[in-house]
This record gives sequence, C-alpha cells and structure tokens, in this order.
Amino acid sequence: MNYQAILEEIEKEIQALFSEGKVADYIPALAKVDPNQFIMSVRLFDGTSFGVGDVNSKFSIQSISKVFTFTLALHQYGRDLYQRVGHEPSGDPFNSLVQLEYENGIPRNPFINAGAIVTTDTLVSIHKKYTFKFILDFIKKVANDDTITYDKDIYKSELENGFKNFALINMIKSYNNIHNKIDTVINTYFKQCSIMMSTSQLAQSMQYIANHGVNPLTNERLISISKAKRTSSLMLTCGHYDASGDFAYKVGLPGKSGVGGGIVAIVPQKMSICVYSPKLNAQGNSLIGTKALELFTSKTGLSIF
Ligand SMILES: NC(=O)CC[C@H](N)C(=O)O
Repeated sequence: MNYQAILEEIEKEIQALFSEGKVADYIPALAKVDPNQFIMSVRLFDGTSFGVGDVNSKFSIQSISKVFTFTLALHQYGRDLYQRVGHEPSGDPFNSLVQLEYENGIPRNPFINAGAIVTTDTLVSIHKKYTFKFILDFIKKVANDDTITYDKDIYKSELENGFKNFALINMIKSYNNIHNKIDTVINTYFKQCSIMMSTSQLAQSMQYIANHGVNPLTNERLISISKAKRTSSLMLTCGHYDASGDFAYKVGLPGKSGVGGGIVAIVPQKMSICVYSPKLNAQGNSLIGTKALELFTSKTGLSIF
C-alpha cells in the first residue's frame, strides 16, 4: 500500500476543516500555538516511516503521557492497580469530578485526569522524587531519543491554572486514594503532561504497544503480551474520554488523545500512527486529528474490525 500517497490525500481533504474547533486555552501556554497545523506520521515495525507536515516539530503531549504512566504502573503493580483505579469508560469529560464522590475516590480509568493522577501517585510511592525522571527515561527509551524533555512554561502554566486538577487530587486524597504529598504528585503529573514530542517520536514510542509489548527497534520487551493487550483495550474504550465511543465508531483503532492536539493510534501487529492538529472538538480531542484517522482507516481498510 502506498501510505505516503494516502497521507498526502488526507492532508488535502482535511484542509476544509481548519475553520472548525478551538485550541485549548484553559492552560494559557497551550493557546500560543499556530492553530492551523496538520502533521501526521505512520511508522511500520521495520522502521519505515511516512509523513506529511513537519514530523519533527514538537508539541505538548498532554494526556498521551497517560499511556506511558499506565504501562509503568501496570508493569509494577499488575492487577492490584485496579484497586486504586478502574478500567471502565467514564462517559464524562476528562477533568470531571462528579463520579469520584459517589465512587469513593476510585477513578473510573487511568486515562481521565483523576485516574492518571492516581496512576502517577502509585509511581511516586516507588520512585519518590525521581518519579518524573523515571517516566521521562521510559519515554526516551520507547521513543529511542535521549533529547526529549518537558516545556517549563507549559508546566508553570498548568501549575498556575490547573484548578480542576487540584480539586480532583484533593477530593481523591480525602478518600485516601492518594498516598503521597499532593504537591509531589501534582508536580509530577503536570510535568509529564508538559513533555514535548513530535509526531515522528510519538509514532515510534507507540510501537511497543502495537507490537505485543516489544519495541521492534531494539527487540526489548517492555511489558507482557497480556499487559500490552490491556493497554490497547483501554485506549480503545477510554482513550478519548466521553468521545471514546465516537472515536471507536469512526476510526476503529485503539488511540489516545491529548489537549495539546496530538492523537496516537495503533494498528495491532502492523504500525503506529501519530497525528497533530491543535484545534479541539467539544470533548477536548483534536478535531482534524480524529477526522484524519477516520480517513486513514477508511482508505486503507486497516481498522481492528
Ligand atoms: N486531556 C488532556 O490532555 C488533559 C491534560 C491536562 N494536563 C490537564 O490535566 O488538564
């Protein structure tokens, strides 16, 4: 299949959508990006990659980081992790507080903010003040790139404006489901969200999930087959918050979005994909990114269904 030609076709077809959607501005530093961008990368297991737009241009990965922290926590804790965070879709916005109260501080899944904050807390219990370094080192390894780092301005902006996240962590702490100091956990969470990566780096970093837990570049096993399956399943059912059903319906692939405008997706046992376009739909997922992935699976027939 001529993936490059398909990406170029998609790039033309999405142009009409540039007037739609809105860049995230509740984190002011995120609103500084050029809204009319479109970048897409596809990477096969033999390292061949295809792309349109500036595939090396970096953006804030935001909630895509939750895939990495979930991998690390699941690897450490196995199914005990589910005593602290569930694996059901929430059907609520990514930063919603409502379920937490009537579900006793146990977030529905690790891909909404509440669940990701608990996941990060489980890592802080083990790695203490080195937790962010531990997360970043893992990302560098799976992306095969030592230069990856976080953006201090975005981190500061989240710290100064992340009122919902502070509300979430305090609420969860009141149910004793945060075991470490609020500041340590929230600082780590905001830093992981502020990590900057390109579509090319993110596509590489998802290869281990697409390839049953083994990074095909190095042949290193990072998680078991079963845990790679669970990560993919959660990406399919929870990766786009209250639009997860819509994403599965339209795209038909496990995927994870971030409010920075990136979406990663995998075609199990075949390839990984990353798309970036910062204007978001009402549920906080890249509007053009979702459309581009829908076009990709329609044109290639490569969905999991
Ligand atoms: N959906 C997202 O990407 C949200 C992440 C963002 N850092 C927040 O906590 O609000």
